[in-house]
Amino acid sequence: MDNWVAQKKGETKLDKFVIHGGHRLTGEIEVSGAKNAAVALIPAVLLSDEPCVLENVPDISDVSISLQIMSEMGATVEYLTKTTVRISAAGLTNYCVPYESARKMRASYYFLGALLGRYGKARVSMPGGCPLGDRPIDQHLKAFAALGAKCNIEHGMVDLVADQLTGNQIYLDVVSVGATMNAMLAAVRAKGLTVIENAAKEPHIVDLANFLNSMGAEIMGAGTDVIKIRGVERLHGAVYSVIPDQIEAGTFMIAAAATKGDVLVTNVIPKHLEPITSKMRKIGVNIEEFDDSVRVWVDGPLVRTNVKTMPHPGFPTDMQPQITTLLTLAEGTSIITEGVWEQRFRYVDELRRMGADISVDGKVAVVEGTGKLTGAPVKACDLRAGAALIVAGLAAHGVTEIEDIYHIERGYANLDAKLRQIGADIQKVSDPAIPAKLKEAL
Ligand SMILES: CC(=O)N[C@H]1[C@@H](OP(=O)(O)OP(=O)(O)OC[C@H]2O[C@@H](n3ccc(=O)[nH]c3=O)[C@H](O)[C@@H]2O)O[C@H](CO)[C@@H](O)[C@@H]1O
Ligand SMILES: C=C(OP(=O)(O)O)C(=O)O
Repeated sequence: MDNWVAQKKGETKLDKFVIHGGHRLTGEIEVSGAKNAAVALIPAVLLSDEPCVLENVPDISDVSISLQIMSEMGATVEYLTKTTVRISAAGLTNYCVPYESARKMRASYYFLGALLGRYGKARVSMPGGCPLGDRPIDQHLKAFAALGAKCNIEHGMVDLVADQLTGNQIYLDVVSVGATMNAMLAAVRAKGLTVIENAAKEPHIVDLANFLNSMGAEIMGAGTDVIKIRGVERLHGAVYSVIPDQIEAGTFMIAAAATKGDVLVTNVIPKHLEPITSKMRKIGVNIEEFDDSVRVWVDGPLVRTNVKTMPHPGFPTDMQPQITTLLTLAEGTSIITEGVWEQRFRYVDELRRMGADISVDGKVAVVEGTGKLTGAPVKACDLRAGAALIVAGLAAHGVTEIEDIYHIERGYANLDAKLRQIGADIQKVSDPAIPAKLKEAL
């Protein structure tokens, strides 16, 4: 068995969530910092040899892995509070991220752009991440090549080298979050002007640009599809707070609606939630927006709607499994079209075990709302699949046991404790079927 799986088995893979469903969620729940921003901001610190302090950093395994990679490269990492971390990349000794680290998460690809920007070279293993179908990195490599880097992939390692990075026009053939952010990381210290066209517009793109600008970079247009970057010679340290997690917030909103509850979701940027909010309102969910919180409640029937996932500002693919789950509880037939990933309906088999009536044909799912789910033993096959099963378990009659929760812990901080605060009956338990000795051996 490979080390990573063994390590995860020792830590969490054998743990599961046990949910006694059917409790109406009420009260306040706080959202943590955004995974998809934090995992880019951490490698971005490499671009300066002065320390940076990141606040509102979520306590999730993707962040621990990113910080572990930073330490392995010679950076010093120190937690000042539970969510504030000081990172200094002054004493960097290494420009290589090996297979064992990179394969644990998708966002390890950001070390390519950051190391290339810092050293003019990088050696990083091909990334891991959620199994959602084909996940190529050709657009990342196209961007690095446009800036003057030579790229070679051998034995699963991506090698980049450039004598001098020089600004250039980069047209992305597909709208890619990762390629947009990687192009920004590599271009901030390149000579001259870089223009990224057909750029992604997600809130985490803007967050990375804001962080880099606070370090002295000159990035304009983040959040639109044309980003301009004027290269600077050096970046300095900064203190910066990660934006709230739009997907964690959306998951809590769906959980509130699925249990016909009344929940105030705090520490959010309501503007970032608009694609989710507007779809949920169509389903019959009441949502009131405040400056940095949203109240979500249901006082009538949930009704069918169609959903198509798209890059921002479209409906986010990372919310697709959760909203599909909500629609199993609504009246009528809904059609869900996945517009980003080839295979993001693998969780449907597990929902069917809970009584959902969903048929899938390629990238389209047809949901017949049955209005009811029943608890069952199920397995999380990826992060948001796991989130969907949590929502289903909270709404279902009876007991749901969710295995493989290490996927969920990649992206949700203290999920069980947070949900208990709003009345959920959810416990994280070690699987008693696995004797302790065997667990140690794994
Ligand atoms: C760590 C992180 O931020 N992960 C998010 C990021 O993933 P990630 O950055 O991997 O997703 P991308 O936006 O790059 O992918 C979007 C689409 O572009 C394609 N593509 C991408 C890159 C490339 O070089 N070539 C190519 O063809 C992909 O196969 C996919 O169909 O954005 C996704 C889309 O919002 C989210 O689901 C992930 O949660
Ligand atoms: C797909 C996701 O993550 P990653 O790209 O890190 O695998 C996600 O956050 O839903």
